[in-house]
Amino acid sequence: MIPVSGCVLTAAQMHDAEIASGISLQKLMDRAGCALAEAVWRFGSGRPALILCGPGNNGGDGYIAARLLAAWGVDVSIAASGFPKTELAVAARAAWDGLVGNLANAQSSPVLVDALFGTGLTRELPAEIAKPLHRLANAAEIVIAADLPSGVGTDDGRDYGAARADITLAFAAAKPAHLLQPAASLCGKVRIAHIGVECVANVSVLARPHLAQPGPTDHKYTRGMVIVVGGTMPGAAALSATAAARSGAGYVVGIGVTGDLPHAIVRRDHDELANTLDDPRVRAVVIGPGLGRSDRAREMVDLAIASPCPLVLDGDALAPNVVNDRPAPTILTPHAGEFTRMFGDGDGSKLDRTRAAADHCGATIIFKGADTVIASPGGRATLCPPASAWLSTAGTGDVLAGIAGAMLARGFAPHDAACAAVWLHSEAARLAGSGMIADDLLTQLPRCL
Ligand SMILES: NC(=O)C1=CN([C@@H]2O[C@H](COP(=O)(O)OP(=O)(O)OC[C@H]3O[C@@H](n4cnc5c(N)ncnc54)[C@H](OP(=O)(O)O)[C@@H]3O)[C@@H](O)[C@H]2O)[C@@H](O)CC1
Ligand SMILES: Nc1ncnc2c1ncn2[C@@H]1O[C@H](COP(=O)(O)OP(=O)(O)O)[C@@H](O)[C@H]1O
Ligand SMILES: [K+]
Repeated sequence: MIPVSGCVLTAAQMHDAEIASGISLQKLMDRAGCALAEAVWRFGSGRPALILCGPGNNGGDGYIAARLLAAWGVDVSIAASGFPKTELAVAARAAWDGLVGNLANAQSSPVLVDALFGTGLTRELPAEIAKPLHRLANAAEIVIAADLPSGVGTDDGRDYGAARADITLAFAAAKPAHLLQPAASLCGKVRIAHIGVECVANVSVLARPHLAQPGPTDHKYTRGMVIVVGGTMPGAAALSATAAARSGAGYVVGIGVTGDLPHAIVRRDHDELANTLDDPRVRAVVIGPGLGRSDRAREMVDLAIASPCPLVLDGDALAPNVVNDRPAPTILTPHAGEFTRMFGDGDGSKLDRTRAAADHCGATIIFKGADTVIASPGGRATLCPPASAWLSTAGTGDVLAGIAGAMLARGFAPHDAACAAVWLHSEAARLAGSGMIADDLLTQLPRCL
């Protein structure tokens, strides 16, 4: 059982991977059931457990876990929503020699195991299932979900009436619902149980980046020169510029960035932008935080886009069709409002929409929020485990843009730069703790390196 990591598979991809594994479904269910029993043993600490079993293989996992837990001496009972419908679940139920209660009138227990539905959920939970599920979950001390909390859309993270779990044990791989809201916040802590199925996908969970320390041959230019362009709200660009410096850039130039800045950041005027962009040592430009939307601001964005420099576009620089297959590395960092303004409402999940947008504009996109999605042209995407919700405060996005600039400047390819930036931002927020403000991220960033 490991923290959420690795590939992210849709329900259909998971099904294909199970088949491709060459391992019998019976064996896979035995492994899943065993992993579930171990989780209940570990997190339930031997307290009495009630296992809710649904009609499919998710229910099958529940019957197998119950049999093992009973053999290990746990006081375990089962309540089912009906008779199993799959061959494997029928066999798993037949191997359980205890009683099977009715979900509707099941008695609550300190440990509730939710094995009603997993990747096979196709629609809203009916009231006759949702009502007892919520009643029993509210009465339990701990809720452990098998694979997914029953009632979340596996691929889009929609809530179809799920009860919140404390622990979700995902089998074989994470699914989008473990990372996309609102489902992600219904999962509690997500753990992966590897059951021998090899999973390959171009969507993965954000991982800790490899950030090399400066070496003996490094100097300020090899570590990366970043330009941050300021505008009407000086604080925003100051946050970006300081974040770039604090996340390892060797040289940061603030163009038109006024206000409180570390002395290490070099200040230049707006009319020096064009000259500075011609400097071949420039490794990244960050433009948008606090820029404003004047004609002058638009001209500066156009200059930055036309330059050959790697670029982070944020805030006011984000507009529909602002970049189209720009040849140099480009990262866009929209929040939900900016994303919709740029790409429309679109169809599908946040993951689908971000991937479509990345293909459309030919740039890496960090679609921010409580379930940040990073996507690049060609389909590569990264889903980010929930970061501290204290990030929901003004200026934290400006900090992220600055970090992304520093990551491009250290030579990372755009997708890797975006991932490293989101990881550092999230880690800095974790260290900053409760009540943090954007400025606090700046002090924590060096610790995250
Ligand atoms: N990953 C792995 O390698 C392994 C995965 N395994 C496990 O298999 C699980 C997937 O199993 P699964 O495909 O049988 O689907 P599952 O979620 O049990 O439910 C399907 C049933 O629910 C029904 N139904 C659907 N929605 C409903 C609703 N709203 N309200 C009411 N009913 C609804 C649906 O009926 P239908 O839509 O056909 O009417 C069907 O009867 C997976 O999550 C994991 O736990 C392991 O066992 C082996 C290795
Ligand atoms: N509830 C939340 N949980 C986790 N992260 C969040 C949450 N709300 C916002 N964030 C993060 O905080 C940052 C906010 O960025 P943004 O909305 O651009 O703010 P600003 O423009 O004020 O800097 C983003 O990185 C976003 O992912
Ligand atoms: K479940």
